[in-house]
Amino acid sequence: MSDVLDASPYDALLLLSFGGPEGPDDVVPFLENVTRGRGIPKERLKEVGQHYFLFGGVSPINDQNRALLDALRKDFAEHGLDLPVHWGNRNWAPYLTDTLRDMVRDGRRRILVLATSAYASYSGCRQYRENLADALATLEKEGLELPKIDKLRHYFNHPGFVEPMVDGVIRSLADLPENVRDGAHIAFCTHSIPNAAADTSGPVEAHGDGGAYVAQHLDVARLIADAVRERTGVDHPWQLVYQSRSGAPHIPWLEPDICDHLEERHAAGVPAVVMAPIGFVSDHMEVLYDLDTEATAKAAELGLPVRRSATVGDDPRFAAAVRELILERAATESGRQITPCALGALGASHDLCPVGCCPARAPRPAAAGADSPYA
Ligand SMILES: CC1=C(CCC(=O)O)c2cc3nc(cc4[nH]c(cc5[nH]c(cc1n2)c(C)c5CCC(=O)O)c(CCC(=O)O)c4C)C(CCC(=O)O)=C3C
Ligand SMILES: [Fe+2]
Repeated sequence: MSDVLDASPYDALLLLSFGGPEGPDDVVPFLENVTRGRGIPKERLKEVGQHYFLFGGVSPINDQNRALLDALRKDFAEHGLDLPVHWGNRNWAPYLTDTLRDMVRDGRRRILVLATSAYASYSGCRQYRENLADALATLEKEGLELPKIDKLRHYFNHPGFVEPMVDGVIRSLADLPENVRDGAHIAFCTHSIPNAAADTSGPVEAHGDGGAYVAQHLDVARLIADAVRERTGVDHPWQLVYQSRSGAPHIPWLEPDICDHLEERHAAGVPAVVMAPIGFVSDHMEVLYDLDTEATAKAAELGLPVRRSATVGDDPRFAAAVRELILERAATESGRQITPCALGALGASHDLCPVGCCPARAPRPAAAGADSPYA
């Protein structure tokens, strides 16, 4: 038996995620939820709807979050961490507002949030904080006593997030035919976002081209490439590339796109590619469609052998990392000195998003940050 772990002042963990449709009838209302007020062209929406219909109208993301909840509860129980774990989504049931209402009625007063997004960006950070503010505003109108909510720091460079992906890339390399394996190129993939959103991602003073979003992904890519070289003895060339672009064509988004990149690398004589989706926490639709379906078809057309490596999903090392992040934050909130755990060149991310971090196009209230209107 290990010692009993103490997460106080926190009395609950809230897993906050994107949500996804669970059947054909859910697809259109889900897409309406995702794109409300976001200016996505109608054509793009029709196309994305087809991606979901190709898989029976079911996104795997909800089951992946259920598996992560199980992994977290198992890890906490094994380590004597007595902290209830709840789950709410931005775009589909269980909706964040409903979960938060249940939590408050169950007496939760100090809630720590784990978002299923490891990096800084409007979509992956501030938008979730806006969702929390919206949910709190609804509960306030209902006359409920509001809990205090904090959000765990970005965990892109935590070993429990990076190491499972190193294993995944090594497995994918091993799965390639031997005659192309050592020459294989690694394409580290993440969600494209508008250049303007990337440039302003992260704290204001850290802004440079690509902002914290690109810098954090480059740090993870370098960590994985270095670990792969150490373990295989082969120095694989790599590049950070993008996928899942939406928005109007005249607005610049991060490039190159994975499909263009495969074409370009093939033309340059690269014999094989491993696509490593480091931007995502689980193998949800952006991975299943954009990489496993579309990019894999492009590679087949080129005659280029490709493999797609695993995301962390419910890896026990990731669950353990979440426990460590909770205990770190609990210590900090209790006024104890701790050294936060992080790999790479950037160091541990801030606990509290500073004012103006990852700004929205139109400013809205956001909870769990220095500019939160809530306590
Ligand atoms: C950075 C980022 C992440 C990674 C971080 C994180 O995980 O949070 C992410 C994840 C996800 N994105 C997802 C789905 C969608 N994203 C869309 C649209 C957009 N994503 C954006 C960014 C991101 N998205 C952006 C800038 C837009 C444009 C509209 C806007 O400015 O808001 C659209 C609309 C159609 C389209 O245009 O593609 C859909 C359906 C799903 C669920 C998958 C499933 O169902 O399995 C997940 C996990
Ligand atoms: Fe997205």
